[in-house]
Amino acid sequence: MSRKPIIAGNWKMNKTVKEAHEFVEAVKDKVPSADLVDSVVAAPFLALDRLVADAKGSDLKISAENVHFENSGAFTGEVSPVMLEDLGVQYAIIGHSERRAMFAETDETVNKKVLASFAHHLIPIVCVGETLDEREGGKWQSVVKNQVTKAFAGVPSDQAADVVVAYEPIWAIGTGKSASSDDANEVCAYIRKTVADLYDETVAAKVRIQYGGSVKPATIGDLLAQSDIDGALVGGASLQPESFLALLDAVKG
Ligand SMILES: O=C(CO)COP(=O)(O)O
Repeated sequence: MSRKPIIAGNWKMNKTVKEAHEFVEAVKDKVPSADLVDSVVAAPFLALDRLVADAKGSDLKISAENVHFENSGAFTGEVSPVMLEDLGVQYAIIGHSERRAMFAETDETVNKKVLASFAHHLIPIVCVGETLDEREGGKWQSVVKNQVTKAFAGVPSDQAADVVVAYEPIWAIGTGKSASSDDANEVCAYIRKTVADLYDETVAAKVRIQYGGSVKPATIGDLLAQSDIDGALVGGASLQPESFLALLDAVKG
């Protein structure tokens, strides 16, 4: 089964609304056809309204970098899935390792956010990945399996097939130290097997799995050539229009 690649830029806490707008204006008519690849930028909440309007009619899709699991209420500083759906946002990154490490995100809140996203027509991009200690201690399988299993809890199989999983080994994020294509593929294949065990081979064959961690235009080709890597979640190299477009060019081959 062939899966459509998905390349997503994760801008993290970068760009003013003006800078974000200028980026989208610069790339929106240059991204490849959405028949070929899903091209996504995940931007800070403040820019989302503007970017959805900017990208309208183009093949570029807009993602949030986080979402709360409740629809409304006394959650100071949070943004709900209802609000994102209302803007026309299409994706939400959930459980990024920076949120797990710095903002008390847990496997339980990740799961709630996945369920809440589907309830509001947002496609979740669920981040998983091990620390350097866990990798060196030979624990990556159990860590990743646990994160995936908990993230998918209660997700029906038709929705499970639409989940995007991003494998981001924590030691490779922003460090310039990318996992080798073979190592990344081994983990992505293991994630797919975990999904097959939770559901079945059909769902597992549909789930798209990205690699993230120091992906650059020069390295993305080797990653995408692997059997179980269906795209990339990219931080630093997604911040400049030329570099973002060069990442997408790799899909065209
Ligand atoms: O965390 C990442 C994407 O979500 C990866 O960031 P870098 O590409 O900057 O290593």
